[in-house]
Amino acid sequence: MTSIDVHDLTKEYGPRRAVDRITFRVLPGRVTAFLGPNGAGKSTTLRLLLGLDRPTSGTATLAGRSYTTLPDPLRHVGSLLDAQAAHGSRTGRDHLLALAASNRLPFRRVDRLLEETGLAPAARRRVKTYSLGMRQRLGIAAALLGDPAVVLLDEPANGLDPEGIVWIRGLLRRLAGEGRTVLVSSHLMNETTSFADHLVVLGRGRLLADTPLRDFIDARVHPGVRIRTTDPAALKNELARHGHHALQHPDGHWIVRHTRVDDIGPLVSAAGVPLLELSAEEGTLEQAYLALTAADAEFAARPHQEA
Ligand SMILES: Nc1ncnc2c1ncn2[C@@H]1O[C@H](COP(=O)(O)OP(=O)(O)OP(=O)(O)O)[C@@H](O)[C@H]1O
Repeated sequence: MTSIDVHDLTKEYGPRRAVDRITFRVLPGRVTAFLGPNGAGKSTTLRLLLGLDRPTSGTATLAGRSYTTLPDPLRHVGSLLDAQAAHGSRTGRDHLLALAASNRLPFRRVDRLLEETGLAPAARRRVKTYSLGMRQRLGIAAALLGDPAVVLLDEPANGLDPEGIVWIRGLLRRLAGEGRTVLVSSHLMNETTSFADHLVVLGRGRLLADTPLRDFIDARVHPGVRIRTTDPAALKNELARHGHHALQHPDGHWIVRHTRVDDIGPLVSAAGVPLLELSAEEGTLEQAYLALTAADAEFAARPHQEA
């Protein structure tokens, strides 16, 4: 089984502990999002996994082996860490051809990946003329060149246009559907909700969560019911009679926490409260993530203080 295993992993840079005794496993067949505030240790962990840096202690293995001991590593592990890494004076196609040649991969994969990443029309242009989004697509093409079972991508949606964002979402889902092990770091919470099955969250180098996406949200944000009415007094009275408390949102709607539409709907309609809207308010990943990481953010913005 091609899992990613991180065990008791620590990386120190001088006195700074970038990664602090973390242990987690990334399983095949699902997309695992790798989250955490700036400086949490995500890129360091990915670099340790890819043998680009040495751990101070602990292990980071892919399919039970360290990256540097894999024969033909691109056939096993595809990664995108830095979209700027490609040689600017080469064409996109030549960049991929050079990678294919040095890793003994079939050249036919190059044109296939250029098509798949939408780069075929720009394949013969020099990389230095590429936009950030195009470089990102080239980096993803390079990551998938060896048809790897394990895919590690650091912020793959960075610089992509709206069509590109939809594309990467579908790509990640497909890679997981094919049984690959997919680990993707991201700062875009809405996006992450659309592709991730599972989350691994770091904060200041420590493991804060390793859990299915849905469980992560449900454990931190209580769902509720959102209501708009033309008669707030009648709404509040009726809810209070049944032990519910409605809170008014600044934009005028009301929120009743810890309950469901199926419970509130019959109450308010039986009482004849005029309704403009009655809908479920699910917790979002962003709310849950901010609740977890607020205390851990190394660079959290301080609230503005009036002089
Ligand atoms: N080569 C290095 N030398 C010294 N310190 C480093 C080095 N690389 C990373 N660090 C430090 O290690 C910590 C973790 O950094 P890392 O880049 O892994 O975080 P990250 O979670 O990827 O952040 P971001 O979301 O901003 O990319 C930070 O405090 C960073 O300054």
